[in-house]
Amino acid sequence: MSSSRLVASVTASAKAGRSSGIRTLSTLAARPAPPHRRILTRPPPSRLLQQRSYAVPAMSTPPAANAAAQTAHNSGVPPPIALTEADLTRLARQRNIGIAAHVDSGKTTLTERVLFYTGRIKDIHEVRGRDAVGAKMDHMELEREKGITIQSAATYCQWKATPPTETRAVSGDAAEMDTKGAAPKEDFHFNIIDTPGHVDFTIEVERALRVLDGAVLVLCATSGVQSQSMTVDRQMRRYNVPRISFINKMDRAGANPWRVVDQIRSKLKMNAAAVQIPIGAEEDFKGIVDLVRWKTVWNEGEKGIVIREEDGVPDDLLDFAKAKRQELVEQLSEVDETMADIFLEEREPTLEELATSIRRATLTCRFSPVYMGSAIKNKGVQTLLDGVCAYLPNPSEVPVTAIDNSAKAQKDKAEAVAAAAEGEGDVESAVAAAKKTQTIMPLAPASAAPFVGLAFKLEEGRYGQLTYVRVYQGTLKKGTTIYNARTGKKVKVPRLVRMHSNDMEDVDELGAGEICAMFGVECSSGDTFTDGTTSLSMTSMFVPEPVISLALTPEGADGKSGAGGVSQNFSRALNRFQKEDPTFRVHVDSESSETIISGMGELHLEIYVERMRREYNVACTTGKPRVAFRETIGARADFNYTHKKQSGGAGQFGRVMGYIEPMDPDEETGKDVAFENRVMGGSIPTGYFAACEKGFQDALEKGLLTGHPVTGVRFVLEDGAAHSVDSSELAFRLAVAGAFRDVYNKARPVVLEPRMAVEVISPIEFQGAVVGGLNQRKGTIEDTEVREDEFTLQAEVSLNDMFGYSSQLRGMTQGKGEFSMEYRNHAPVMPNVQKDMEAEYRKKLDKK
Ligand SMILES: Nc1nc2c(ncn2[C@@H]2O[C@H](COP(=O)(O)OP(=O)(O)OP(=O)(O)O)[C@@H](O)[C@H]2O)c(=O)[nH]1
Repeated sequence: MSSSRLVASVTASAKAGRSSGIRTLSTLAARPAPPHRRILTRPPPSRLLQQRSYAVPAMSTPPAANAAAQTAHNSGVPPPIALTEADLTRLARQRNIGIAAHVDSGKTTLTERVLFYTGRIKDIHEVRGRDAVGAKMDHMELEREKGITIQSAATYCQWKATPPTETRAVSGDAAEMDTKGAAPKEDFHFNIIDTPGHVDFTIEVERALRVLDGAVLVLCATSGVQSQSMTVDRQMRRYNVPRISFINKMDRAGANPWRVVDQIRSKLKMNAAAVQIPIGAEEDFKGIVDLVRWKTVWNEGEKGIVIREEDGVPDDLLDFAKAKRQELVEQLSEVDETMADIFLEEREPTLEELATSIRRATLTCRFSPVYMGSAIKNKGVQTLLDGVCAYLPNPSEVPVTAIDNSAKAQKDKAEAVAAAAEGEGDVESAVAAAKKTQTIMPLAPASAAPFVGLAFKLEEGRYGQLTYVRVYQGTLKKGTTIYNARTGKKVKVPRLVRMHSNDMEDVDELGAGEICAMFGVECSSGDTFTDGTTSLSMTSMFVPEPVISLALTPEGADGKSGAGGVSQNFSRALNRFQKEDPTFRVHVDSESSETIISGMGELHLEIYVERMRREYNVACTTGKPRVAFRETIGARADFNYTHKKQSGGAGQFGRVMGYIEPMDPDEETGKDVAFENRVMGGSIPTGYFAACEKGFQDALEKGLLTGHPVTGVRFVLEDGAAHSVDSSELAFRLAVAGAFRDVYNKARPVVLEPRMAVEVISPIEFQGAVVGGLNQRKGTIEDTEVREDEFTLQAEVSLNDMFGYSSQLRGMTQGKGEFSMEYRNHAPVMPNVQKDMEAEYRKKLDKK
């Protein structure tokens, strides 16, 4: 059905007030709607909103309303998109979730169990296991060798969940019981992305969370909330992703889930409470008590495949379970008004009320239900999956919007800018108005709506480029033509697959809310695809700036590029890696002509150098890793600069006026340089604007203080002058670059260096040595937490002072200490360091 016909049919049925199976969004909007993500950015939801109730359990009924309806309702503009009953039923049973956490928390081990219990794999293989097979989701040779996840991997599986309000019906003897319980109505469908924990591969987490609807935050029962757990928490908040917390490694000595729950509250500032308590701990960890359903649950049989469940709570745990259930109610009443009312009435919530409240509070990202288990001992995984179904959102509960680039939207925007300029009389407010008037359209996961999908990840596969796509609206079909919203190019979808780690299953079509991959479609990461009937594009993801660089020289490169030649493979590899990973950058240093690669850490770059050798047969020698210093400005400075050259023949003339000013990174994209053109009245012909922007980009390449790239600058071009004969694109490009250099020193330039959040965990007897070591490196110790026999220390240290730390730590802790570090920000270097760097740079320039 075409979209116009769809609208017509929807409107007709709405007018007739009949239930035709298709509902208009305005009809849906009138129904109770769940509090949704957008509300987070607004003042606290009103009492009214809080009191809207779900039909519980939401996991077993279609959602009360869809998010687009809510958005439309809020804006008062009902968009022409409708969800059918079939859509609603399908989406209610769909979960797109990410597994994210600090390094080595057990994400891949947990995902392996999920795949096993859902029947996706026949047997369990461990990360670094003795059978040397390796976990399914770590499919790269390097991942299996190193025992770490480098790339995120997607999979698809099905699960028969037991809703919180139902009893897992177990019949017959244990042999008859299967992993899937016995009370399923329909299967839930999961798209799962297992992400890496090392911060060097943070972009993999970023893009997964950009497209996922919910997440499981895995935490270690002994180490608790660690530095990367906090990074992942920030990433989840950036995309408003509701999360369940899973405290893994309950079998470890020193496991203490209650300390971890406290840390979720104190370090992540998230209301959280356990929905389970453990039976036994450490080696004696046996099972859990479900505080919501008030049942005791054990994993039995080979590989924990059998779930045995009993009503009630063991006598010795009864008081503790009651106290923890009360704590759950109290935590919920802080963020959920319905539960607050029950709490004030001093009444016990019913099972339904409790489950509904957990779901409502989780969906608004104000609360995280905490599960616990041991992935390696096959305990607590199935109940976690039930939790995912019960408390994480389905795709129709997640508001998604796109920017409308249609001619009408552009015209509206231009009119708003003109009106603002007229009303306020200044260009700045007009530009601000333009930004605000970007036409945002809500998308709805209706299968019959016009297709909109986001290409969030690329991989070079055996059969060409593999493009991972999240379908946000409409249906993606094999063999159809889709349009790239950025380039305007149309492409045919030759092959469509569902990913199962590195295996693929061909499919003919996939509906809205799904995650899949296309083959043979050229595009960049972050591109939006449509069916061509709309002009919608989606915002891309946040891309952090690289912090470390090194020079790379292919061994045996003779500069010739014969077939299969080293140079050719070298460039092919670099091109591919850059395309796949936006945090991996390559440039050729104009002074030394060296190829410089930059990335998020030493491990990040090391992996690419190794992949170059294995996958492209190019061995490389690398220079010493160097910190990615930058320069920025601290104040606004105005320029009025003329580039003029008269040497016989045609001259060069370009005059530019405006100012440069400091710029903070964009919250959504992280971009912190911008060229703004505010020239009016044709003082600079429009044909030269692109050249002006290029001139700005040229000037950013090397700051005048130390030759490092300049960031954090907005260049505002306000006016200028051109000459009818002597002006050219080149003249304006040089004029802008010249203006920037001319005014740079007046804008209080400074040199910036990456500052790292460092976390060290070590046995207590080495605490003095560890603190001393970090002091030596001019680190600032921010926090120390001492447990029975180990401690965790958090510090901020300049990356430049961290080289060689892993061997120093190994030496001073007899190999028992571990550390991780992650980029925090770029901050000004000490004035004496800046002076030395400037002097060194001047010396280098003088030598030339
Ligand atoms: N004791 C114990 N060890 C576990 C548990 N789960 C995982 N591990 C071990 O912890 C180590 C890391 O497990 P992974 O599953 O690779 O952890 P990860 O979080 O996926 O690791 P990265 O993605 O590389 O950050 C492995 O040696 C696992 O065997 C658990 O429940 N208990």
